[in-house]
Amino acid sequence: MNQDPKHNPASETKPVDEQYRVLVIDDEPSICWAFETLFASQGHQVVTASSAEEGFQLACQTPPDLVLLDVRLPGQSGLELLPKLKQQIGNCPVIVMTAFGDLETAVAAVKRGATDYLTKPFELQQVKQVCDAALRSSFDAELKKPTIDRSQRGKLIGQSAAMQQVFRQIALVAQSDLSVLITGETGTGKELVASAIHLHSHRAQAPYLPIAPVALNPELIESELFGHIRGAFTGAETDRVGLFEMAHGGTVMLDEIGDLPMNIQVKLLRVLEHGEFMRVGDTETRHADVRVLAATNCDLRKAMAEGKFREDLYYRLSGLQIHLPPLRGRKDDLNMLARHFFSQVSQADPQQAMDDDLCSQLAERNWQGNIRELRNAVEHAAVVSRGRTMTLQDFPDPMDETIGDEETSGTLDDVVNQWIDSLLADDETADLQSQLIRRFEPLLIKKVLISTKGNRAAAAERLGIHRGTLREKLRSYQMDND
Ligand SMILES: Nc1ncnc2c1ncn2[C@@H]1O[C@H](COP(=O)(O)OP(=O)(O)OP(=O)(O)O)[C@@H](O)[C@H]1O
Repeated sequence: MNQDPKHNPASETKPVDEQYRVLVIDDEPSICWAFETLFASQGHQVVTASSAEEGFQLACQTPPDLVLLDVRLPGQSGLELLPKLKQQIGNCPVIVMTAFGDLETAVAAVKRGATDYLTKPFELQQVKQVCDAALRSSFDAELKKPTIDRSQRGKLIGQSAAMQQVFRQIALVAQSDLSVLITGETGTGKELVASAIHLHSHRAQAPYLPIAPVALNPELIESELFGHIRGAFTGAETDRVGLFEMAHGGTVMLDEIGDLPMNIQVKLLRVLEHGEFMRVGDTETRHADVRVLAATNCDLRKAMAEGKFREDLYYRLSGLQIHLPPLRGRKDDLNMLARHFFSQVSQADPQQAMDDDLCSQLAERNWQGNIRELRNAVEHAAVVSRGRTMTLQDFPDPMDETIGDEETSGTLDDVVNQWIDSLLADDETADLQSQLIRRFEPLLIKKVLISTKGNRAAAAERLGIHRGTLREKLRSYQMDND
């Protein structure tokens, strides 16, 4: 069974001319009718929705091969829906329709993941061309990928006693509606465990929505989670459905639960205890049929002792706790994981490409960023080694060594110049700009955090970025191990 929630089987297995499932989200019946007629004449199946919310539900129930999404919809707009829809349906192309055709809407749509856009009114012939091109390119994109065993993507791997215990816990808890608290350092697989629980539960056909509240605008977290009604606050021009309503019948996974603001903790407790919530500004109590999974890499007991996390919420959430130990504590898994990640990006024999000596050398490393760091390192080495047996030199330096080793006597210009020269010496190196940022940004963040004695809010202020952005950066640089 594939455990990747973003996996879209429909777009991977169908030849271009076969029957497709097309989802049209538009509140104008005449537009829906026109699409139904057009696609039905080509033998495709069309489902229609008159609102963003209904469209999202349909997309979650059965993944479409193509979505046509109107920008102007009652309630949530098409542009608002787009990122969540893309998260749910992965590579499936989405064509956005707008009556205005202004550049800003088009740019916003493409930024949020639209494959193309159509300006109303449109010629059906033009629609056909755009849709055919979108379907063809998504199919071609799948074909161009190396032939790897994608059935293994998103699969939880592990043979250590600790992972066997995790598998047992997942199996035991999946069928119940119990809340699960998943703990472990960054990159240990908490999100993967949560999606495995959902996929093995009776909710598997309903939406699975992983949310990191810390990445949301703090002013809008409540509205994002629970929705709002028109006029609830400045800018709330229409009613809006929140994530808990969108996930109806399914599972919500709250990542970094330790960062949830106190006022939202109270509301979450009400959902967990009574299955009830209210949209912001509303007086009507709504019912939530949602299973809640939560993950954290911080010590919630400490947060409780400091008065930052509610005790009642902690006990309610941790109906069962699954702890994922750091990779350095389960080196039995390392060979298996490394070869697994290699086989995801290369057709070569993983056993040959990564011999036992190399695996033992890799096991000596600290793997501060855990399995995420290992995956990135193996993918990097697979590219650098270009098919030959890999050596330790093909691997990037360990994260714990690259951060903070810049004590140097040269001027900043000298150091940067040397580094750029080393990159330019390798004709194959691309993405120079992003490599530069990834090389130096962690140093800046580290120094700033030291200067603020670890206070992230103050560090974010000093850096001039939002605290959620800082958290994301720390995570992506695998510096988030407190
Ligand atoms: N046991 C495992 N088998 C295979 N892949 C794994 C395993 N554990 C983690 N991974 C992979 O490692 C990466 C990080 O995993 P994941 O995002 O689930 O970690 P996390 O603990 O949720 O991290 P964070 O706390 O930073 O959000 C992902 O690419 C995931 O697929």
